[in-house]
Amino acid sequence: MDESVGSILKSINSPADLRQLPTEQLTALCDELRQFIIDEVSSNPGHLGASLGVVELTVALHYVYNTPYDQLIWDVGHQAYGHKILTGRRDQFHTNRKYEGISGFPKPSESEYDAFGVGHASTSISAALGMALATSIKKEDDRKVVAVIGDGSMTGGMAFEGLNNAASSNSDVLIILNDNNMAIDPNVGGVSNYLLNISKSKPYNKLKNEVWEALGKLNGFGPKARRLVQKTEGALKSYLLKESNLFESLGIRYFGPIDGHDVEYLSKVLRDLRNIKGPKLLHIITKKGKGFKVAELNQTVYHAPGKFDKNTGEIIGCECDLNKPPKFQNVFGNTIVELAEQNPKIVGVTPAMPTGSSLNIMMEKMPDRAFDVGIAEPHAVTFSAGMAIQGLVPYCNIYSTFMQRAYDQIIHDVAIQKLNVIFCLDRGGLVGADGATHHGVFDLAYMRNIPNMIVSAPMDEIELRNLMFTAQQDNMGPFSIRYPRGCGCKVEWRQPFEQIPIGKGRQISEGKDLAILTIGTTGIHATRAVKSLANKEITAAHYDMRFVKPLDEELLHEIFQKFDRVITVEDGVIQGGFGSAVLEFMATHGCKSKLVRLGVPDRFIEHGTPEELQRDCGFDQKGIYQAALEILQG
Ligand SMILES: Cc1ncc(C[n+]2csc(CCOP(=O)(O)OP(=O)(O)O)c2C)c(N)n1
Ligand SMILES: CC(=O)[C@@H](O)[C@H](O)COP(=O)(O)O
Ligand SMILES: [Mg+2]
Repeated sequence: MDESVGSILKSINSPADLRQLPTEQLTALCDELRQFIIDEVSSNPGHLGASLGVVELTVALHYVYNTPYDQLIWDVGHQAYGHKILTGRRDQFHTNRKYEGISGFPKPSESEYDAFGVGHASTSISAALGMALATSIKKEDDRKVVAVIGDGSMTGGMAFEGLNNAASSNSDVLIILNDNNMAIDPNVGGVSNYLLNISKSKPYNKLKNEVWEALGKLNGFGPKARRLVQKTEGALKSYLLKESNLFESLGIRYFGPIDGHDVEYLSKVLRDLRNIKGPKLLHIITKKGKGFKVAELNQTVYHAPGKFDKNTGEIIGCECDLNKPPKFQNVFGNTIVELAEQNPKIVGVTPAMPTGSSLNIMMEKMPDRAFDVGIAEPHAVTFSAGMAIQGLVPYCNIYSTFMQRAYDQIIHDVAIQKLNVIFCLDRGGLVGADGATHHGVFDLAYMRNIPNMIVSAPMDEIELRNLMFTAQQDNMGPFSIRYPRGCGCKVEWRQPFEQIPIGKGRQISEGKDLAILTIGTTGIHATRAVKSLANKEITAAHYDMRFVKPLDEELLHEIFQKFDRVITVEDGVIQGGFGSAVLEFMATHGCKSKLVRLGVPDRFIEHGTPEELQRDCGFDQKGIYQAALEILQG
């Protein structure tokens, strides 16, 4: 542990230690915790801004609530670094997101303080409600459940499903809305504007504190006084807010907004709220990146800045080197603009990932044709379907893992109607440090079994551009193009577009001993493995199949007539994926060759670098080489 760790923080090995502190020391602890997070994340990349924004909230929650008996659920969980550091993981925090280190998100298997596994947004209210009702069924006296959800995550439909149910329950769940007016990019939509209105509403805020103080004192009296408090409060809020409070109207008691960086006041309010019955929401106002100037000034970049100078904040190692292959996302972002300039029917859609997907390039150049719909993947798909049925050509860009949330919409709203929606699944495959909740390893399997769906994966940046170009044709129906996080291999990627024949693969290299069939960027590993095999006088034919659906059956017939040993490779689950599709082909056509399928095995893959994880799964260059040697011996 870095010797520069503050003396108070050094004394805290669990929240029980924290709860021994006098209230006057809480601010100093927050300063030490904030500096520790900055120091650690500066050299071990992770999510910075969100964690800095909830330092005071984290300290206050563990100070007031009897954790781990009382349970905290952190929505998304990218803001939980302070939580992890205060709950006994300070000395392991340098392993955060590293191979076999602690996870970057709360994980029950990692700590009893991590009450619920998270990573995808908008789940915390539903989980907290379930847990709160379970405690009352189990008659666990005085056990409290708290959900912390950001304003961005509150734009997710699932959050409203949870609110709706919580409002009609008599559970004591506390929902803390951490409002910093940011998602990764600035937050969008009516919810965001509504929250801004509350936090800026002068009349409401002017009177609120005094009235609350007065009414709060009544709270200590019997149920009649409590009802009076609730009625008066609700009426006051509705009148002063000139519109009914969204949460109060649902039946959830609303408190706030209050300053989310005043740790002593927060602790007082949390202590008051802890004993108020029924579902309630505390609205706090925070700043993403709080306490680190550069992070406050550029909140999107410092959401996850990579390595940076802990003193100046300067980011270390700019990736925009023109002599290096580009990020796939930037190939997408630039290519959709090129295509949209030629085809006025093209529009772009992202659920709250403009920067992560690079759709922000189109949003800047064509603001009326590119849409950030908030953290709302199901809506993003059906919104795209609505535009497609009117004759537009939407490129709906959703990370593979987040697309899982919209599976029914893909089937029900797009595929059945055979609409021209082009699904650009970024982060396809093992993503690395974000781990099991974020690996995009299921999309080849989950897209392949949908009728009318074309399922493709480019081997490199040029192929990505050509698939995007090909997909826009009229009457194409739903088209899925998946590509990985990070960079490809082609520095010279801006080539003229070429139409790709649907369902056609291509031969990359000749060979006679065995055939290696790849999909997507595993083709790059195979190319290198073929070269290593050649050093052993083994010649492997390599085919880039390009499409999982429709499969290139003509090419497969040729391959299975020519080779009695075949390997398939995919950066995705083996069960139901590309290799399974080839196996089905073999069964249907009575192919007798020996087939080995390389890919992600039937278990969740933890965090690490993509290289470490691909190695563990056995489909990196070495894994392919090894499998080839083994299949030839068999
Ligand atoms: C379903 C889903 N979609 C997208 C994301 C990517 N994502 C991670 S954090 C984030 C923004 C969250 O905003 P907010 O809840 O306000 O938290 P803040 O970062 O502001 O603290 C997004 C979009 C995700 N984790 N889950
Ligand atoms: C926490 C979260 O879900 C996002 O911040 C995600 O980690 C972004 O992933 P990329 O870094 O691949 O854009
Ligand atoms: Mg936010």
